[in-house]
Amino acid sequence: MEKMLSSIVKKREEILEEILGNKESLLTERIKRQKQQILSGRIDKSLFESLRPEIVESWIRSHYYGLDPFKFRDGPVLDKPEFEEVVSKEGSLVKAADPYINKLRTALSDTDYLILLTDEHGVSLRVIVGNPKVLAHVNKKFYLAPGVVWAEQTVGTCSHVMCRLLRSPIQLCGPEFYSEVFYDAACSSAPILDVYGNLAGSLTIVSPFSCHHNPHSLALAVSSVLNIQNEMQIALHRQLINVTFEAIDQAILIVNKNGVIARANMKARETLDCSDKEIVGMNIEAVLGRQNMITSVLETGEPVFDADIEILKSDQRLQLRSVQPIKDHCRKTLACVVTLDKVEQSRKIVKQVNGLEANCTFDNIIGTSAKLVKSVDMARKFARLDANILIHGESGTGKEMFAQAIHNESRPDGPFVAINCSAIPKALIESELFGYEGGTFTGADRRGRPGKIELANEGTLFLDEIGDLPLELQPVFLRVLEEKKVMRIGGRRYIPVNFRLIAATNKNLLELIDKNLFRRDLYYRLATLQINIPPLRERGSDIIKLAKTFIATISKRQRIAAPALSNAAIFYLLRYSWPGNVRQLENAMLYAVNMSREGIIKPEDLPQEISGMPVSDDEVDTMLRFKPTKSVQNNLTIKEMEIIMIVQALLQTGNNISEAANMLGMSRSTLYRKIKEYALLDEIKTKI
Ligand SMILES: Nc1ncnc2c1ncn2[C@@H]1O[C@H](COP(=O)(O)OP(=O)(O)OP(=O)(O)O)[C@@H](O)[C@H]1O
Repeated sequence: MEKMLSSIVKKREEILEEILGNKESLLTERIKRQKQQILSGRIDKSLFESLRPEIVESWIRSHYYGLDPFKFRDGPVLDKPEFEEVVSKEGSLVKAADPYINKLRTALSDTDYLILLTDEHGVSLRVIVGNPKVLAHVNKKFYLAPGVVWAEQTVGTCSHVMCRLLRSPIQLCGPEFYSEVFYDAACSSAPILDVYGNLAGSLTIVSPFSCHHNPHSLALAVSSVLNIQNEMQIALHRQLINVTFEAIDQAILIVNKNGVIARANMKARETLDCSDKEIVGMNIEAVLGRQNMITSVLETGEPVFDADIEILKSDQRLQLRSVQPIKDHCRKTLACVVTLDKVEQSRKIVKQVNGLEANCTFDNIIGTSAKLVKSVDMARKFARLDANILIHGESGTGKEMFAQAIHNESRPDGPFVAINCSAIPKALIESELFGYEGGTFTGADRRGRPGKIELANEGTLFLDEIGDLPLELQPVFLRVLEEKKVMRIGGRRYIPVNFRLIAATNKNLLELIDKNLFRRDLYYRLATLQINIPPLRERGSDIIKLAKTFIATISKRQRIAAPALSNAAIFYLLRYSWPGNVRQLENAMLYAVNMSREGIIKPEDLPQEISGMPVSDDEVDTMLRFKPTKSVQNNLTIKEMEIIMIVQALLQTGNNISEAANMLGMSRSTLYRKIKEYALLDEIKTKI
């Protein structure tokens, strides 16, 4: 606006110099005459030299509106209710403008100025004079009062109309107005724009043309408008802050430096179950008890985030999450902003922030082999009990999957926090598990951090490879399990915790106990309920089911059609011993999907360790015998699968019926029956 103003002022200065120079009256007369000529249609471009084209255009429009420059007709006037409605609609403009108009009134009280505030449609909202005689003088010629509507259509060219049309400040003098009644006036107007750049109204300073024609009144109008606009912006921001403060889904208290609650948002009132009147003005200690953290932030001005302090209030548990200082421009702390959560809500946030969510349920565990089904049934039963669970299983057998499924069955709303004792350097396990207070370690987060045990509150702590828990930490951890409370490293108070522990191991803990590498007392605490997850090689046909599921998911992820498993590839998958279990099978299928051609996974598409194992003559016979039927080209029928698996189990166990039946998850008599039914006796050259 200042930029615009400088060019306008410059232009005005040139014109005014000419108008008010020696030939002032001559020029005034000339402009009047030119206006007459323009309006009567005798337009000669050369006459325009001292006229601004936008003014000439407005004269012409005024003329077309049927207005007579010599017969002024008062603008329409709103009745009282209409006017009151406009004033209330323009509340923010009037509220922002009033203090500045009043300042102007005082500053200009000894002069003959008139100040006019209009809305965006030209409705006069305020008509202010320093000297009452001015208004009396004005009203002899035309009616000007709050509620009068002045637009180009009703009063013709005048400055506040022009500034609204041009959306820029403008000054008009004497004959530049359309109507003759204004010839003895000079008006400076500036448009008022809202925060979004919309026209909100205008401010005009009217002065007698003869004595106050200088450009300063335009500068005054512009600077007042800038102040009004700032005021409107501040009011809007204040409103935005208020609305956001109230709408925010976290309890917020503003506490002044004396510890008195200055504000509480809706969520805080709801959480603390009190009205605004009941809480505002209270001392924070009376509401939350003594909270050193709040006192210290008010004293030091140092913010505290992720405070995680639990407060027992009536019968509910609150969590003090952060305390942040509000400082003045000299960095003096004036107040602080306290954020609180109810404990379940903070748990939700913990889950979101740390990604502590368990996605697996029992439905995601694939497999129907007897051994796996037994483990799943047991896990389902244990999920209903609240005791610790110990899961045994080789690497990659699905121990974490089981833990997640148990969690989702028993504590679905709580966090699932997993920590692998063998994956974290020994020196860090303690702080990972127990957390630490601010200032404990140099270089660490100076605000302190909660440990995994704390984060698992109301949920499940999954401690994988528990056999690798450092011996010196085992008694501390045992105490946490017994007393259900934890103290952070460097801390001085216990934090109550309520979590279910699921520990997992692929080691034989009893052997570790014998070697003094694991504490017996901890073992008995952990091993209340135990689940064994069978290795993949003992799950028979589950291998193929899992392989097919992985092929489907991998292909979907890669947006390709899922290739089928050839019978020969199935044979190789079944005869492999899978030391890496399900995880290894998953990786093998990723490899195979990418190696396969023409939609079929052949043995050569499998990783070398699987397809490269030598095949005995017996096995070759078996493979050849079970050529697929046309209809099931690359997919085995259940019967064919079963035959392969029986042959496979018998080969693997050296034709030991009991072991093979066990491996297949069927009774000896069923296996005998099936061997007969499928006429397998010759094929496997059995000695039974
Ligand atoms: N029965 C199953 N059905 C479907 N997917 C499974 C099954 N068992 C394991 N998986 C998958 O195999 C992979 C390994 O499982 P998981 O991480 O649970 O095993 P783990 O025994 O905890 O491994 P580790 O001993 O290395 O910690 C995961 O991708 C998991 O989804």
